[in-house]
Amino acid sequence: MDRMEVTENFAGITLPGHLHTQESLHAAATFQFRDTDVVIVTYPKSGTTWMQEILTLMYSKGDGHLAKTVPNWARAPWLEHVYFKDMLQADREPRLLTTHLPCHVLAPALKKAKAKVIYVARNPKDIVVSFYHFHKMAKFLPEPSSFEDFLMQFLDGTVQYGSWFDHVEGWLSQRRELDLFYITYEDLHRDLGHAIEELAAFLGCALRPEEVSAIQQHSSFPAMQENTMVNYTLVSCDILDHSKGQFMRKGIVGDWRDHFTPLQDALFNRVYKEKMRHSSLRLHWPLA
Ligand SMILES: Nc1ncnc2c1ncn2[C@@H]1O[C@H](COP(=O)(O)OS(=O)(=O)O)[C@@H](OP(=O)(O)O)[C@H]1O
Repeated sequence: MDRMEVTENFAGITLPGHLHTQESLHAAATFQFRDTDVVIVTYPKSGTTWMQEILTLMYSKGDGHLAKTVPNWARAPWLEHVYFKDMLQADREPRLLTTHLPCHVLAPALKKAKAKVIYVARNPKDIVVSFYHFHKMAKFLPEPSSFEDFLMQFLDGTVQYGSWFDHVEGWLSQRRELDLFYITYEDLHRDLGHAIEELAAFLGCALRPEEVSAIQQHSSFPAMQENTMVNYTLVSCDILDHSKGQFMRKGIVGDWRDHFTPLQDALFNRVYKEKMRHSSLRLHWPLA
């Protein structure tokens, strides 16, 4: 089957029409959060699935049963997707929810409750690489012509889901207004055990050392790559063409070094410096 070309324009960004409708997006923007909700917020390819897995395991105290029997999209459904409407009203508490939407869309609804927000950021150079490879396999995204073209679109903010710069800045600008915990993909890589302990403290979820170890083990890249409930191999080939790549692709920090030319790197650094000149973002990655 060819590419699904339909897109939805919403709040200044373009989103894949296969996953979103105006109705589903409006429902997300006006969602009634509960005080007990935990919302994972990411720009695509920042470590969303990893955080879904870690939080699932945290609330099961390291027991892998739920993570190995229920798909991630049912355990932590996306607020804005058309498919998960029924799952969003799940009775369980806390509800784990996921979103890629920008802050200006969700903050008004979030501020009406005391829901906790976990924002996962990643080095945008590695995001471009991961997103580019994902575009090759995801039939609901435009086929990228070349890495160079894709990189330019990313820097311009004309890729689907909008500008990374606006996403990260928008959410971080609301840090004090929301109950927001900021963590990076690189933090998870550097010391997963410590990251789990920090997340557990933020969520008020007491964990014993052996539970932290079990969470670490079940959410390691090799374990998640094997777990069909999280590696997206359950999704049919007309949506994700598994012959073109794997969702759990490499799972490393710094893969951009194998993709960027020196010129592309210099351009990226220039654009980053300009767009982030007023940013309070704590950098956890060497950009150069
Ligand atoms: N456990 C673990 N360890 C290390 N890396 C991991 C892990 N789980 C997912 N990943 C990597 O995260 C990338 C996918 O990001 P997302 O889950 O945010 O994608 S999505 O937005 O939900 O489509 C994608 O990155 P790349 O490998 O660089 O493409 C995944 O491989």
